[in-house]
Amino acid sequence: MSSPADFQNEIYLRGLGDVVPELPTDLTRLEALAGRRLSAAAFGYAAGAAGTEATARANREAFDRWRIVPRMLRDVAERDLSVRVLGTPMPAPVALAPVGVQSIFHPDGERAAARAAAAVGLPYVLSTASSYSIEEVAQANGDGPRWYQLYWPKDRELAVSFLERAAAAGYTALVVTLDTFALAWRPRDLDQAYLPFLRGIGVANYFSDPVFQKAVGGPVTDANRDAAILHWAANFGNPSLTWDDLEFLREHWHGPIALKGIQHPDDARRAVDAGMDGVIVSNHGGRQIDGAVASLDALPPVVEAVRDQAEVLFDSGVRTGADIAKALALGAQAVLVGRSFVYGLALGGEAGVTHVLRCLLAELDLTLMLSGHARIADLGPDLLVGT
Ligand SMILES: Cc1cc2nc3c(=O)[nH]c(=O)nc-3n(C[C@H](O)[C@H](O)[C@H](O)COP(=O)(O)O)c2cc1C
Ligand SMILES: CCCCC(=O)C(=O)O
Repeated sequence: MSSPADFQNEIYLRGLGDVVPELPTDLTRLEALAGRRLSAAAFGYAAGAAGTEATARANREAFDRWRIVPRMLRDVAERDLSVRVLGTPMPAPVALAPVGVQSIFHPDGERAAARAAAAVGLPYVLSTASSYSIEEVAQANGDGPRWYQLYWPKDRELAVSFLERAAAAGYTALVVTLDTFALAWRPRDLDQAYLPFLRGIGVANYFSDPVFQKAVGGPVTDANRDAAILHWAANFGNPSLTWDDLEFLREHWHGPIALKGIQHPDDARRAVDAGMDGVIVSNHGGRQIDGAVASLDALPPVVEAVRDQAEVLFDSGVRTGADIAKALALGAQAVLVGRSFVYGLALGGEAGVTHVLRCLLAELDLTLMLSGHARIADLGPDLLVGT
C-alpha cells in the first residue's frame, strides 16, 4: 500500500512528479523553515532586500490587489501549459531566475539547481556571479534548457569571454541584468558583514575565466584570493553603460537577448529599438531600490508599450501558482522565480528545488483548470479584477 504522501502526490501531482513529503507545499512556510535552518547571515542574504524592504513587501502586496474571477463549464479536462519563450520550448511559462553564489545555500549550489531545472524541463538561468563555472553548470544541466545572465563587467574582454564561453557551453539565450551595476544598500547584509561570503565561497565563474586570471596574474589561489575579490568588486558592474553599448552585445551574442530590470515603458521601447528580443520586468526582488514601484504594477504599462514587438517576462514576488497566473494574465509571457527555489535548494538541494518547481507548476495547473482556462494563451486581463 502506498504511503499517505504517495497517495496525495497521485491525486495532486498526476503527471507532474513527486514532491518531498518533509517539505511544506506552501512556499511561505518553506521560507520560514529556511529561516530556521540557515545561518542568520545566509538567510538574510536571500530573504533580505534594499533599505527598509518596502519594495520587497510592495511586490507581494501588488499580487494581493488582483483577484481571480473564475469561469465555469468550459471543458478544461485537457490542459496545455507549454509556451515558447526566447526561442526555448518550455513545458510551462516558468524559469529559474539568475541567483548568484548559490553555494551559500547548498554545497552543490548551481549544479543542484540546474539538475532540478533539467528534470522538470524549465530553463535554468545561470548568474555571472556563480559559485560554479559556466561549463560545470552546463554539464549538470545536461540536455535541459539554459540561458546565461550577464553582469556586464567594466572589462570588455572579460564580457566577451563570458559570452563566448556561454555560447560554447550551450546556453541559448542571454539575459542582461541592468539594475545591478552596484549592489544596493542592504542593511541585513551590511549589519552581518555578509559580503565577505565572497571570501569563503568566491565567484568561481570569474576565477575560472582566462581573461580574469590574466588580470590577476594567474589562477586564483589562497595567496591572491583577497586581491582577486577586490579586482572582482572593482570590475563587477559598469555604471557608464548607455543604450548605445547594446550594439556591442549584438555583435558578440547571436541568440535571443532579454534585458532584465526594466520598469519603465520608455525603456522597454528603447530595448525594442536596440533590437532586443525581450525585456524582463523586474525590480530584482526589491533588492536594489527601496521605494521602487512594485514589479507587478510596472508590468501592464510595459506590456502595453511593446506587446507584439518583444517578449515580456516578469519577476519579483512570485510565490504561488496563482501569482504566476496573475502575471500571465497581465501580459507576461513567462515568469522567473528567485527566492522560492533558493529556499528549496537550502532545505533539500536538488530534490528541494524540484519540490518547489513541482508545487508551483501543480498549483498553476489547478488555478488554470479551476478558473476555466485550458491553455496559457487563454489567460488575459479578464481573468482578474482589481481590488
Ligand atoms: C540571493 C539572490 C541572489 C540574486 N542574484 C542575482 C544575480 O546574480 N543576477 C541577477 O540578475 N539577479 C539576481 N537576483 C535577482 C533574481 O534574479 C530575481 O530578479 C529576484 O529574485 C526575483 O524576486 P523573487 O526572489 O521575489 O522571486 C538574486 C536574487 C536573490 C534572492
Ligand atoms: C554578488 C553577486 C550579486 C548577486 C545579486 O544580484 C544579488 O545579490 O541580488
